[in-house]
Amino acid sequence: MDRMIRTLWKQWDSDSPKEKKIVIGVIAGSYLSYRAGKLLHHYYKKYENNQKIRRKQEECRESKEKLEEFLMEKKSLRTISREAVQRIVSLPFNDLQTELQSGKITAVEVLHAYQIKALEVDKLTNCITEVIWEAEEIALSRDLNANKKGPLHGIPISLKESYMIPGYDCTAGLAFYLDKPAEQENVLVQVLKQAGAVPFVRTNIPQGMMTYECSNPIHGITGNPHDPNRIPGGSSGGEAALIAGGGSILGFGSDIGGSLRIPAHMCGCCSLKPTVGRLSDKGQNDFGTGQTLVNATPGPMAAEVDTLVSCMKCLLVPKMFHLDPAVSPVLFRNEIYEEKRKLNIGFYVDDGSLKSNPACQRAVLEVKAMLESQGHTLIPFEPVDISKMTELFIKATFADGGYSFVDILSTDQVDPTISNTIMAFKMPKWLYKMVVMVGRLLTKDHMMTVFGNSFLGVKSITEYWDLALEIEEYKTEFLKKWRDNKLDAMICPGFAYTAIPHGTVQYLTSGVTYTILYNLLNYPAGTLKVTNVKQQDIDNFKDYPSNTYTEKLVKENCKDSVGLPVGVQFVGLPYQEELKLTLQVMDRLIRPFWKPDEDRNRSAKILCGVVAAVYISNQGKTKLSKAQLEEHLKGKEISTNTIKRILSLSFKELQAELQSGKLSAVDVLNVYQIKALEVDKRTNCITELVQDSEERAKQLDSDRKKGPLYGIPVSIKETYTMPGYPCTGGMMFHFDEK
Ligand SMILES: CCCCCCCC/C=C\CCCCCCCC(=O)NCC(=O)O
Repeated sequence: MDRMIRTLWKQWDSDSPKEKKIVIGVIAGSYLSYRAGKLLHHYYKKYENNQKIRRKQEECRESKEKLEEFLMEKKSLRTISREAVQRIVSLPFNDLQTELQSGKITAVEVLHAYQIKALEVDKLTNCITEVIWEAEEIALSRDLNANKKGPLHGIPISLKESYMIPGYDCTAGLAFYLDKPAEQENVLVQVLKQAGAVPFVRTNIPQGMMTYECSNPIHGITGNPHDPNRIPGGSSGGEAALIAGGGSILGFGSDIGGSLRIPAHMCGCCSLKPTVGRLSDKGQNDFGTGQTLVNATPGPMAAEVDTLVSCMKCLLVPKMFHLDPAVSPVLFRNEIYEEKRKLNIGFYVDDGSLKSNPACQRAVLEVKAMLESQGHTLIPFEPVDISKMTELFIKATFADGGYSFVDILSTDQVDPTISNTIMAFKMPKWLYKMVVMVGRLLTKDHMMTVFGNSFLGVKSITEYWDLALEIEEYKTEFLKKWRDNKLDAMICPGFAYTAIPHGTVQYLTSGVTYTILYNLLNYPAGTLKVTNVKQQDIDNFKDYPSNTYTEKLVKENCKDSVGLPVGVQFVGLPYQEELKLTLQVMDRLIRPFWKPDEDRNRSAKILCGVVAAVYISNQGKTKLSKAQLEEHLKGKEISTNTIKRILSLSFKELQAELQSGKLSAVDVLNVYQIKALEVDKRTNCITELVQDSEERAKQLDSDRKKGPLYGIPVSIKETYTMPGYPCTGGMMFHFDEK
C-alpha cells in the first residue's frame, strides 16, 4: 500500500499542470456525478414510493367498495336480512360455535354478517386495511364439507396487517414493503384454517409498528370506536377497534411493548400476550429482525375471555408444533385451567414512574376487591426499578439508535405520528443529547432523560453483551421479589391512562412502562376491559400530581374521557397462559387459577433436591476438603465388593434398587463420592464438593415420597448457580459472587 502511494505521488509530481488539471477534473466530475446520481435515485425512489402508496390506497378502497356492492346484492336478494346480521353478530362466541357446529347457520351466512358489520365499523374507525377475497371460497368449502367440522368451523377471523397471507403485501405501514406480496402463509393462520376458521379482513397498524398510535401513510389513521377523535392504541389498533366495534369476534395481533394489550385496554376488549415461544411467530412481517433481547409474540384478541381460551386450545396443537418446531410443544393444559385454589396475587396502581390515572387505578382496585371477596389474598407490590427497566427495554429494542427506521424511511412518507422521533434519530448525537437535556429541564420529567438517552442505543458489541447481561440480572431480581412475596399472579393497570386524542402519543410515551415491563421479563400478560371512566375518576384528578409536563398532559388529555373503556392487566410467570385465560372480570366471576413454576436455575435445584449431589475442591478454605471427605469415607469401611457392585449398575438398575429400597441414597452417594475422588486424583476434574450432600441423602432416605431421581447422585458443571457457591467460569472476577 505504502509503495503504491509513493509511486502515485511520484507520478503526480512528474505530471504537467495540464495533466494535473485533467486528473482533478476527472475526480471532481466523477464525485459530482456520483452524488447527483444518488440524489436522483433518492428522488426517483421517493416518487416511486408515492406512486405505490397511491396505487395501494386505491386498491384497498376499491376492495372495500367491491365487497360492499357484493353484500348489497345479497341483501337486495334477501339472502341475508338486517335482522339476521344483527342476530349473528350479537351471538357470544360459544353460541356462534354451537350454531355453526349444529348447522343452524352456515359459514357463508356468518361471513356475510361479519363482513357487513366490519365495513360499518370501518366507516367509523378506518380499522380495515384490506378485504381477504378468498374468505367467500373458504366459507363455501366449509359449508360443503360440513361433515368434517373443526372446532373453529365457520368462525370468521380478522388479522393484523403484519400476518402474512400469500398474495397480500405485509407493509407495516412502510412503502418499502409495497408490491412484495407474501409467498408463505403465516403458521397460526394455517393452524386456524385447519381448525375451520375463515380469515376475512386485515387490520391497520402504526408505521413501523413501534408506537401505540395507529396511523400510517398507506392506510391512514384508525380511530377509537368509542370516540373516533381518540386513538385505539397500537400497534394492533385496527384489530381492537374492529373487535370492540363488534365487527369481528376473534382477531390476531402481536406485541413487543404492549401492542396486544394497549389497544385492548383503550378500545375495551381482551387480549393475551403469551410467553414468547408459546405461539409460532413464523409468517409475521419481521421488520426489526436481528434484535433478539426482547422478542415480539403473536396473540389473540376478542370481545370475551372465553374466546381467547377456545382460541388457545385450537392453536396449541401438534399441527403448530409440526409447522414450527421452534415453539415449545406444550399443549393446552386443562389441569391448570380447571385448577381451583386460593391465590396470592400481587397488585399495584403506580409503577413508580408515571402514576396511572384515577380511572386506571380504580379499575385495579375494583378487581382487587372482587378477588378478595372470593378468598384470594392480595399483596401490595412495587415493581423493581422502572427507570432501569425502561432503559434496558429501549436500549434493546432501539439498539441501533433508530438507524434501521431512518434507513427504511429514507425514501418514504414519514407518518406525522412518528415524525418527531424520526427527526430525533437523524440528529447529530451532540445535538440530540442537548435536546434531551433541555427537554428534561422543561418537562421536569426524569423519564425524559431515561427514554431520551436510551434511544441512543448501544455503541459496541461489548455494550450489547453488557446490556444482555443487565437484562438477565433485572429478570433475576424481579423474579426474586415475586418469589419473596410468594406470588401466584399479578394485577396492574392496563396502561397509565385511557385513550388519548390523536397526535398526542409522541409527547406521552411514558405510559408504556406499564406494558413494556412484561415484554422485558417475558411474562405472559392478558388485558381485559373491566370498567368505563366515570365522572368520579375525572373529579379525582384533583389528587393526581401535576409536577411534570407529562402529568399535566395526562390530566389535559383525559379530562373529557367519561365513558371510555378501562382495562386491567393480569400477569403470570412464563408458560402459565392457561391460568390467565381463566380470568373473567366484572359481570362474570374472576377465576384465576395458578400453578407456580420453578425459577431460572430450576434444573440445578430440582436435581439437588432429588438427589444429594457430590463433589468439590475448596482449595483449603473452611469447607470440607477433598482430603477430609476421603477420610470420612474411609471411616465408613464400605467393602470393595459393594463399591464394585453399585458402580456396575446401569442407570435403570440403580434407579430400580433405590426405588425398591434395596439401596439407600446415602449408600449410593458414598460409593460415587469414593469413585469421584479417585477419578479426580487422575484428572483434576472436580472444582468443589457440595457440602451438604450427605445430609440431603439422609433426608431423602427418611422421606416417604420418592421422586423419579430419588437417590441418584449428580455432578454439576461449575457454572450452574447454587446458593453459597461461586460460579466463576474459571475467572477470578466472579470468585466472590455466590
Ligand atoms: C418507527 C419508529 C417509531 C418510533 C416511535 C417511538 C416511540 C417509542 C416509545 C416507546 C417505545 C415503546 C413502544 C411501545 C409500543 C408497542 C408497540 C409494539 O408492541 N409493537 C410490536 C408489534 O406490533 O408486534
